[in-house]
Parts: sequence; C-alpha cells; structure tokens
Amino acid sequence: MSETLLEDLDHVGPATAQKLIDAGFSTVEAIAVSSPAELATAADIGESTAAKIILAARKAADIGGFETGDVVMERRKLVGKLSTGCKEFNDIMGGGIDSQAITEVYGEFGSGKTQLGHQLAVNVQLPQEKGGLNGSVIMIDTENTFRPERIKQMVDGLSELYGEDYDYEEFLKHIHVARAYNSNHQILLVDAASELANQLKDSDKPVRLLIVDSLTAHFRAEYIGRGTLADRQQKLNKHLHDIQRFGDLNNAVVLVTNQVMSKPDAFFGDPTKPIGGHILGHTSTFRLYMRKSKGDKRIVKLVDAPNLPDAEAVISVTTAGLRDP
Ligand SMILES: Nc1ncnc2c1ncn2[C@@H]1O[C@H](COP(=O)(O)OP(=O)(O)OP(=O)(O)O)[C@@H](O)[C@H]1O
Repeated sequence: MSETLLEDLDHVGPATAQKLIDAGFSTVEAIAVSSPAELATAADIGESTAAKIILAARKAADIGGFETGDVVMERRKLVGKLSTGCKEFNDIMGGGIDSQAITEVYGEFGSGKTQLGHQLAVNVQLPQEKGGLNGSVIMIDTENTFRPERIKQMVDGLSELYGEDYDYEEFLKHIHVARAYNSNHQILLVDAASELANQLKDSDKPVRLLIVDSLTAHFRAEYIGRGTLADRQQKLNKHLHDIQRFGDLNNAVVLVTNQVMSKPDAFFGDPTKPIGGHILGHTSTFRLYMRKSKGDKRIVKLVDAPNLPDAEAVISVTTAGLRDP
C-alpha cells in the first residue's frame, strides 16, 4: 500500500483531507478506486475537483491499470485462508475461507449463518498454524444477533480443543461490533470500518475479517414493491463493491449472510433462492448454501466459486462451536 498522505495529493488541502478522512476515504487507495460523484458527495466538493483528486490518487497509489500475471500472482500469494474449524468444510473451500474475497452464506433462519460468523470471529484471532489470520474482526450486525456469551462458549471450546487457556475477554476485545439501524446506516458503517481498519493496520491484530450479518435484511424490509427494485439493486451493488474494496485493501476475509424466502413471493421470487438475485450472485466470489440436517448437523454446499468444484460438507453446530460431526 502506498505511503502517500492525502495532503500530498494535488488538489487536496488540509481541510479537504480532513473531510475525506471523515467520510471514510482515509487512504490514497480508497480514493483511487472511488467515483467522482461518490467522492464529491462524501467530501462536499465539486465533481470536477473530485475527478482531479481521483486522478492524482491513482498516480500515487499506482493502481487501477493493467497488471501482469506475475503481479496478480504476488497479491494472490498474500491471500489468507481462514479455518472454519471443520475439516470437510475447509476442504471444499480449498483449505479455508479466502481473504480478498466476499463469501456469501445463505440459508433459512436457524441454518447456522450467524453461528458461522461467530466461529470465524473467534478463529481469525488465532495464529496461522491454528488456522487463524492473527487478526481482529469488524462485525456489522443488522438484526442484533451478536452474542458475546456465544463467543465465550466458542473460546472455551477452543481451550478444550487445544488444551490451552484462552481468555474469552481478550477475544471479545478484538471484535468490533456495530448495529446498523437501516440500510443507509449499514452502507455508512463500511466507511467507518475502513477507518477503524486503518487505525489498526499496524497493530498486532490488524483487521482480517469483516462480517455483515445480515447483508440483505434491511434492504428487503425497506424496498417493498416492484417500483423500488432497481433502486434497491443499485444500492446493494454499490454496497457490495465497497465491501469488496474493504476486503482487497485489508487482505481481509469478508463474510456476508443472506436469507432465502421461506414462502414464495412475487417480488422476491423463488423460495430456494437467496435474496438479492443476480447482483449478489456476480459480486460474491464464494456462495455457500446452508441447510439444517438431523440434530445439530448442518449441510454446507458450495454453489459458486471461481476455481473450485461445487461440493458439500457436513458440520455440527455444538455448544463448543462448529465441529466435524
Ligand atoms: N450455544 C449453542 N449451542 C449449540 N447450538 C447452538 C447454540 N447457539 C445456537 N445454536 C444452534 O444454532 C442455531 C441458530 O443458528 P443461527 O443463529 O446461526 O441461524 P441463522 O442462519 O443465522 O438464522 P437467521 O436467519 O434467523 O439469523 C440454533 O437453532 C441452534 O441449533
């Protein structure tokens, strides 16, 4: 990542730099990949100035053009694999959940999406040899489903598993949770997340996991009726690009959850399909479909991945956390 300060960019004075930072554009890279309209609104500047700033940022950040395959290969080498704690599940994901990608998990209520989020929030804090990424977590919680008590159970589960004495309070300190009260708030929280990630960048636990649980619930509740569909998809699309950018810039794993329709509905369509339709399908790099099975078992199906075959894994959701059955 470039070390250029915002103030060193042409057309950016100290006041504008501060406005940009307040709006969540705290790095040259974040500015370089924004659109003039987006930047103009966020920092309250004219669009032509915004366009000039973006050009300057692109030069300074040295991103946005073509890359040769070896450069892509270098960045891909940094891709981290976060363990789910379940062997079969890790296997179908090629060894774990990739950083620098969005993984969407969809399924009915109670299928275990939130449990997976909690387990990853614990695992990501572990060192690499234990399947973690030695990182912190940012969680955008839209339905008030985050439960610190559940984290404690999972940390206790880890202590048992490894015969070590993990302190759940330490784990909780590295999970930054924000409630999103509506879809606009949810969108703004990604900016806040970028800022926080930036602050923690050089700490001993940089942010390596972003969870948005649920990605779609607010959008679904707020955009009702056919006339609003295009608007909703457009907002969701931009939101997802912001999220993807977060994952790329922070080399972070991104997990977003999504519901399926429990009963057919003319607006949202097929009951077995995730909400959000095509836009989500194209943006999330990995899609997982979770469903309940017997007892505490859950079936996780990889339905879409760039370079992996579709496959299924069985996991158990136990008090100690996600486990192999
Ligand atoms: N402490 C626990 N011990 C064992 N199993 C648990 C525990 N807490 C939750 N579960 C299991 O996880 C299920 C809830 O799963 P989860 O909250 O992840 O669902 P979800 O897919 O996020 O649903 P929703 O769409 O409603 O948010 C419970 O029904 C239970 O089976």
